[in-house]
Amino acid sequence: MADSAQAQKLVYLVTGGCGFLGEHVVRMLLQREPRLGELRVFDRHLGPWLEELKTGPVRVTAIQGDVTEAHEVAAAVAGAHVVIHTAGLVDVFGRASPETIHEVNVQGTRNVIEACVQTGTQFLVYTSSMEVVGPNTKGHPFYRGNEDTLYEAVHRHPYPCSKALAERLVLEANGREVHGGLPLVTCALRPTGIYGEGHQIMRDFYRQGLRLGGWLFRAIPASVEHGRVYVGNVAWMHVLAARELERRAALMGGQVYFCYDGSPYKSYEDFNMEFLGPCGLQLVGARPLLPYWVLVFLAALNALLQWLLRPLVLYAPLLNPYTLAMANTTFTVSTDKAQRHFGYEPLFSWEDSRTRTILWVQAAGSSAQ
Ligand SMILES: NC(=O)c1ccc[n+]([C@@H]2O[C@H](COP(=O)([O-])OP(=O)(O)OC[C@H]3O[C@@H](n4cnc5c(N)ncnc54)[C@H](O)[C@@H]3O)[C@@H](O)[C@H]2O)c1
Ligand SMILES: CC(C)CCC[C@@H](C)[C@H]1CC[C@H]2[C@@H]3[C@H](O)C=C4C[C@@H](O)CC[C@]4(C)[C@H]3CC[C@]12C
Repeated sequence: MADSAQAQKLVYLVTGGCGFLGEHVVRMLLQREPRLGELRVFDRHLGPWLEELKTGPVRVTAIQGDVTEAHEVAAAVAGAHVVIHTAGLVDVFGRASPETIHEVNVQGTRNVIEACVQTGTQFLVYTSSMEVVGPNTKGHPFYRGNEDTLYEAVHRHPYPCSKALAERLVLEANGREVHGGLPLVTCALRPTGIYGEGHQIMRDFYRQGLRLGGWLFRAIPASVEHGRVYVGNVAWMHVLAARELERRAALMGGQVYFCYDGSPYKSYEDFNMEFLGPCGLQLVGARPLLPYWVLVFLAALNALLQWLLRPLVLYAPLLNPYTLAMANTTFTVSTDKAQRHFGYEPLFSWEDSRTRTILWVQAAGSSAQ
């Protein structure tokens, strides 16, 4: 990726390229990265939609593989100029064991870093998460904070623990010498709650509302702000960060960036209603219908049932003590660090993001997508 070789075509690898965010990153690279020569899409489960991309001008290589298998990762990374590592096990519902979450998110990330070092790949963008910071176990609010805001990050849940460890590995790897003698340049992007086309939890809330005759019932006070960011803007931020890592290595290397855009600050439920409302659902209650202690009790009951039933069946409802704490703790970001460091501006306005999401919810809610 030398300056003298501006016209050089680059090989990109996207791990987790068939996931919710990964698919948007893949499509964004194809649309917006002029130097793209080959795009490798690495995932445990390859999506059928990849086939249609193979007919375009850029070579698209689908690689079925597992990030926990070091040799599979090394084979995929070999010869790539840039790696966008977005593969991860996103589980805050107790579907997977803590060991599996650690294996995929931490060991998987270690394998990606080691593959870069061994094969001489110099640029690595990691998809981290807001949860690396919080909300913490004490329920402290993080109100429109930025990357430098002091906050007591205390993790107990396996998912945020794994993301925090993996992010640290990525940042500490910045500057390591890769095969060929050049330094590895890394950065981590921290999305808040991502929404948009492909967001399965949004679709599940929509279907639940339809089952309840068009009603959803407020559980969380409207005053609790929950950070959200549109998937197209998160994808764009990844593409830009990957592109600029070489030119601005000294500034960006080893840095973290929250993902942000013009999405409004609202509670988790009020934000969802921005899309579910136009799809015909109504949120009942200006205040939570149940006292908070009842929710705490129900969440604890769900956790107990999950534990008791585990030998027989997987019981993993949306409500548990961790998800309740997440939804009930203010956590929003306000920053311009990505703009200052690598010229990021959201590609999609709030109006665009909203319209695109509504259209997707309408289509997905009524089909078996
Ligand atoms: N969804 C959000 O709100 C959100 C917010 C912040 C950060 N993130 C992070 O963004 C990334 C993508 O999340 P997402 O919401 O698109 O999740 P997702 O589950 O839709 O996508 C993850 C992808 O990784 C793949 N994957 C999982 N385990 C793998 C393995 N062992 N080997 C290879 N591929 C594997 C999955 O098959 C899937 O395609 C994750 O790293 C997640 O931690 C997501
Ligand atoms: C009405 C509530 C009690 C219902 C519970 C909502 C719960 C399922 C929601 C609330 C907050 C959501 C998380 C949040 O948007 C941010 C992330 C970060 C990311 O790294 C993974 C996804 C996750 C955890 C969202 C999952 C769903 C949550 C917990």
